[in-house]
Amino acid sequence: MTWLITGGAGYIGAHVAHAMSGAGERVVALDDLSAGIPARLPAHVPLVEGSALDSALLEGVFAEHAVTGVVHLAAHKQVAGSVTDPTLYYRENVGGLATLLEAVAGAGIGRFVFSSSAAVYGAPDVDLITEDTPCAPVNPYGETKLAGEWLVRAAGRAHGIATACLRYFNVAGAAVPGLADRGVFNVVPMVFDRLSRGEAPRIFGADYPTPDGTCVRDYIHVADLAEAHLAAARRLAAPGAAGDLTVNIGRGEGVSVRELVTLIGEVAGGALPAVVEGRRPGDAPRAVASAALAERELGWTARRGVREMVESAWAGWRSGN
Ligand SMILES: O=c1ccn([C@@H]2O[C@H](COP(=O)(O)OP(=O)(O)O[C@H]3O[C@H](CO)[C@@H](O)[C@H](O)[C@H]3O)[C@@H](O)[C@H]2O)c(=O)[nH]1
Repeated sequence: MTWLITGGAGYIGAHVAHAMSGAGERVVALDDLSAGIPARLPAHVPLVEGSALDSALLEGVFAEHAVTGVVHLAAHKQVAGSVTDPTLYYRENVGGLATLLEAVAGAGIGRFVFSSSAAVYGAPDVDLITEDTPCAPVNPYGETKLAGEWLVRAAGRAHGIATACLRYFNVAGAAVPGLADRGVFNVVPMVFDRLSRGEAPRIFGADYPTPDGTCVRDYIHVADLAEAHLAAARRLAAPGAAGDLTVNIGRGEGVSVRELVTLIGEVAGGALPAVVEGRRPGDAPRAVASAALAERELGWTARRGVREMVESAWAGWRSGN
């Protein structure tokens, strides 16, 4: 197998490239470098600079590198951005995916791993979210991931492509500081950012129906997430693999915002007490995965805990700021 990783120079994509190539898989990265950083990639992994929406480029890359499988991560991923610019999200996350799948089918590539999200579920009122929990996204970002899954499965059936859709929960941490997330869009870097400027971390709402009143999430270390991609790729590459697989990628353990902020304070040292602000529109009170299907189907389970995520993210933050 040779795997093309779209978005391969991004935060998650580069971790996937390291995990897969480190395990002996042949990988090629494609990235338009809008957010990707070439230095994140292992030296021996070729980087093609360009868009996953460019059919001519894709055809050339598939032929030149004899690509036999695709791991598709290139996408827009900001919930707020999807609300203000939904047509961009639909055009690139769904329309771009259609272009990519056409090229994949045209080249006779038979394996496809799709980066999906817990955002497909919206805000279900359940203790653990299983893959059978109804999907009801509450923002255009989640809609594009759900439509993307439909498209991936339909194209897989039509063209005989074995597919896996991985529904990531809340991703954090870094395998090594140089691979850290450089964006300030999620709670861990947002709290680091406040602390670095001498400001108190903010908690968006402490009146939710949860044990301490703050939102509960399922945080997953990006290195564990990368290993889940390797497991999915290997499962699809196994002889006789067919059909589609849709799995949650989480730890199955809820952590509240208050618990997380307290832990960040311990790790970062000298943290100011958090200030409670109003609820952020669209936040679900609780989103925790059932991790059972991933263990059963992929033989994969997360190994790293929340403290390791925060410590590694903090090391990454300090190396880049
Ligand atoms: O300064 C902050 C930042 C965030 N939060 C809260 O922290 C929790 C987590 O927020 P965030 O890191 O923004 O993640 P989510 O809103 O849960 O969404 C993330 O996780 C989803 C999957 O679960 C993905 O689909 C999204 O793309 C990704 O942004 C939420 O309750 C926020 O209200 C705070 O209280 N203070």
